[in-house]
Amino acid sequence: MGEVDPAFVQDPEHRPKLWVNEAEGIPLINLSAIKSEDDPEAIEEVVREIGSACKEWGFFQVINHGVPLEIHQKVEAEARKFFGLPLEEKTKVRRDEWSALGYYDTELTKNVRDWKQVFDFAVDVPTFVPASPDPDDNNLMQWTNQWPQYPPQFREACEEYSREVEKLSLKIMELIAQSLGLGANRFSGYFKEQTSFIRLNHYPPCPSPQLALGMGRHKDSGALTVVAQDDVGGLEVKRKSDGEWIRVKPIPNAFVINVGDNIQVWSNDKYESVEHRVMVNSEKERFSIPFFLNPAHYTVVEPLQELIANEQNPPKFRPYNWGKFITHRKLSSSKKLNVENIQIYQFKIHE
Ligand SMILES: O=C(O)CCC(=O)C(=O)O
Ligand SMILES: [Fe+2]
Repeated sequence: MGEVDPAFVQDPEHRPKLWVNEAEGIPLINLSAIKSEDDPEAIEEVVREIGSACKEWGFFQVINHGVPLEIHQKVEAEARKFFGLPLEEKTKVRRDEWSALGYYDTELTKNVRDWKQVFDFAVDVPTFVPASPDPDDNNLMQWTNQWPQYPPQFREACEEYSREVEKLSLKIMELIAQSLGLGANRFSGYFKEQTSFIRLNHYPPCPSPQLALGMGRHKDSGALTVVAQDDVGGLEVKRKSDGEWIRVKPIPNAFVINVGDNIQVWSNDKYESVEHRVMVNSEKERFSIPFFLNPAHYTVVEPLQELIANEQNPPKFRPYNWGKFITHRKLSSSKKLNVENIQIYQFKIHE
């Protein structure tokens, strides 16, 4: 067994088990009913399934989702080419102090380095975010995409994929709204000037998969995440019922969907954002592509009025500003901090 740099080594209680049961139970939802829109009963059934998946798991997979397979295959092929380039080529589009997006291979999750390389790009151009996490600083800055010259089709494949998955993610938000008893478009306004971004993840083979993780345990901080994973496997979810780490089985042409922190707050804890992590292995590289659906930077995230209107369900969170939250997070994923990074429980109202 090889060795890895101590920066990648997880504390013993967070190291993965190399042999785990593959999940039986993470719901698999067939979305074919939403295409035709002429069968209200079938749509209602999908809404019910999504509601119970969000409540019981915070995770589910979808098939017959309407994203053309070729578009997904093309972006994956371009990602493989990009990560296969020499480091000096990739670092031409490296994320740095001025640009939060691009290529990056030194990300930290909870202060431990992840065994991965990423390429991030914003879905909307321009995307505005606060210039700093300081609540008194009203300056904004723009996230700019840094496109590499090679491979030549990379940008086009990324942009095409982004448009398709954006549609799917907004559709799923509609179904989630309905599952909460709200109008389908209840959340739509938050995403008009979205801060959504897409990440291409490359997890190279790792000599010590029992010590390191491709990505350490975390919750996604935005609204919703739509992940395409290849057939290697490694994504693990902390099961709500017993806290066990459960593997998310790769299913061809399916997307893995998970609830982010924003939905947890909007739904006043009805749908929780669940911890997950990524295992690596010593033989195979793995690719995944999460789409992080995030609201506009000025969104004040708080429990929805309609859901807290009665005395049995008082608000469980204080309002917070999304843009400040995300700029705070971005800083902590590149620097080692002595304090824990920002989390939604810091806005929790204790009864
Ligand atoms: O690689 C994966 O399957 C998921 C990655 C992930 O959880 C993330 O990037 O937030
Ligand atoms: Fe994640």
